[in-house]
Amino acid sequence: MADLVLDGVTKAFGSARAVDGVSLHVPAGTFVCLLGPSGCGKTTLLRMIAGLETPTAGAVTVGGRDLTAVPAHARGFGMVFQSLALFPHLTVAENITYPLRIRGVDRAKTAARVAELLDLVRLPGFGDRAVTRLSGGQRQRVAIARALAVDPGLFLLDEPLSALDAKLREQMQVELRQLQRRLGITTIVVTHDQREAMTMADLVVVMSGGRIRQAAPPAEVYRRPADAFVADFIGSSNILDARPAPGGLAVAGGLLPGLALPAGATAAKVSVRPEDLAPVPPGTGHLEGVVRFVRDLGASVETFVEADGVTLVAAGPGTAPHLAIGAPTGLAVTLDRVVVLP
Ligand SMILES: Nc1ncnc2c1ncn2[C@@H]1O[C@H](COP(=O)(O)OP(=O)(O)OP(=O)(O)O)[C@@H](O)[C@H]1O
Repeated sequence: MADLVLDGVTKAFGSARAVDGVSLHVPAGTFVCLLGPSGCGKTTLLRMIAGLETPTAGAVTVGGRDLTAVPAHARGFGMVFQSLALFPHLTVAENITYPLRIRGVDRAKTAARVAELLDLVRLPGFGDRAVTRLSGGQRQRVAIARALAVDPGLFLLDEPLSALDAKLREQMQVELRQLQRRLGITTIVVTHDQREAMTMADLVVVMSGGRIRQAAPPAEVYRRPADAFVADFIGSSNILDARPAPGGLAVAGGLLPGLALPAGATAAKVSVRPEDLAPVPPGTGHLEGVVRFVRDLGASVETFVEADGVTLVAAGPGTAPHLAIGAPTGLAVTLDRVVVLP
């Protein structure tokens, strides 16, 4: 297996650039999630990796071999689409063996491979079932088995789980990740769901406007977002205007002591995660405000605090007794988790 390298990959449709100069190095065996809002270019980028779309500029290289001009069917990649594209008139086994049959693999080998693939996706004994008689999750697994049938060099999936209900979807995220770990296959999944990306990926690639905003492991995009877009898109965040003040940075509600702007900057924004803000008695925290709303979500309690006209969200387990609506409150900030955004 080999590294995937994207070098300045661009796709223009007329004058609009769906993908704009994307460069990325994906080490072999990595699970990548392309993440971003609708229209950011993720599907177009995946299709260029697959060979279903020709780049306007740039190159797609796998293992040092430039595949930019190689058609999709000759790349040897496995693909799963949102629609799954299973053949409804065929059985599970016939669907899975389809790519093997068009490659001329003989029947005995094919039968052995089907059994292996059905075990892999946890559908043993389902070979003779009509695909129309499967649940959504089972159909998903058949599409995955079919894509893996040819031992693909890359495993590419476009919103593969979006048709599933929330619970099944979370279960399939874990399954897909475990399957990928076992096979060690380089995998690229398009999703617009940040939780899904955080669950599965080694490398989260956050895109907007056809460009990569940040490509990093999940914990890093969460803890050290590259910019306000990423901070806001991954999880939720309080993005505050900050200016230098004696001893730290002045923000709505008070002072963040010990923090400073990047060299040369006169103002910046800071990102503070809700879980890094804790309501404390007035006068005992870093910031001061007034409680506007409290919601108990079961696993956590969110407190909306207005400070200097800005609403800050604090989240944590339990609720403090002083948190009546309209009451003044302090907010303690976990300072070493605050990110000063460029
Ligand atoms: N064949 C095409 N012709 C013209 N414009 C296109 C074509 N395919 C995509 N686009 C445009 O390119 C941009 C990126 O589309 P793309 O489908 O890659 O986004 P996406 O991030 O996958 O969005 P979504 O999550 O909604 O699928 C969009 O503005 C889209 O309208």
